[in-house]
Amino acid sequence: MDATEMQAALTVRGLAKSFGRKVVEGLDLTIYPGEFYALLGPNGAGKTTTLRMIAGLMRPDDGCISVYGRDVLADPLGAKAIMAWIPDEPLLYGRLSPLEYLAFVAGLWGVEAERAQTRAEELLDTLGLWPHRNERCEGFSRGMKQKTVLAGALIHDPKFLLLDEPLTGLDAASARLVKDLLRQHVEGGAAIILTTHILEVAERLATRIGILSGGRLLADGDLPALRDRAGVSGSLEDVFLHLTATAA
Ligand SMILES: Nc1ncnc2c1ncn2[C@@H]1O[C@H](COP(=O)(O)OP(=O)(O)OP(=O)(O)O)[C@@H](O)[C@H]1O
Repeated sequence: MDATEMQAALTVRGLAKSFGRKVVEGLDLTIYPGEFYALLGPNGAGKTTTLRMIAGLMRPDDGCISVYGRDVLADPLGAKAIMAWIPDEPLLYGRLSPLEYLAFVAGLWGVEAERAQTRAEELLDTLGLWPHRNERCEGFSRGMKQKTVLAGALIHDPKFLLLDEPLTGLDAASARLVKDLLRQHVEGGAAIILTTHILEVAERLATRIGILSGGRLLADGDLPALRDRAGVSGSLEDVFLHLTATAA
């Protein structure tokens, strides 16, 4: 089955949002299961606003969004049940330990207790948090908190994951663990959309890249397609800077 016959993980059509001025405009986006999509753009391009609308946390002015065929606006609970969202400044319950936090989150998602326990142990081990499993999160470093939140987002094996700047503030070893975990999740058939300013992350991890500027998608494709679109050879950084400077 080729990608066009497969049910899309995400379909966005004509998405628009204004805060006095247009922040997202006429955005169309389709992401398929097994795709790792990096949404790039300069500061203020509209990336977080786009992700928040897809996650059902902000109402668009116009357009439609569906996740595996579930309409985010008409059936927000149905859509939210199969996705997970990690904001750029995630909140944790500081008085809980990672094991308690994961049990709590798994309960919210209705994951069966034994399955949740096994999955929590796997995730904490993979992310290097196992030695800290019974410590309160309030004493954790920013990176440890981020990894705990990521484990929480993966506890119910969401088919669609939205991540806003997931690698900011992680040291090299932690970033590697997180990248490997995300890659495995995609290889298992899920879809991921992430925003990042670390272009090397997009270049190495993403199967497809979108470049947003002024709320509009300037280009969308793999790196060779983006190079063609920009008429520039070289790194993703060269292509990104060329496209965004031209748009500005
Ligand atoms: N709730 C809000 N009220 C008013 N303006 C907002 C609101 N949320 C976002 N904006 C504005 O919308 C524009 C896009 O913001 P957004 O956070 O989506 O950009 P971004 O691409 O994620 O930027 P960055 O890379 O800096 O995180 C900005 O000009 C921002 O000030």
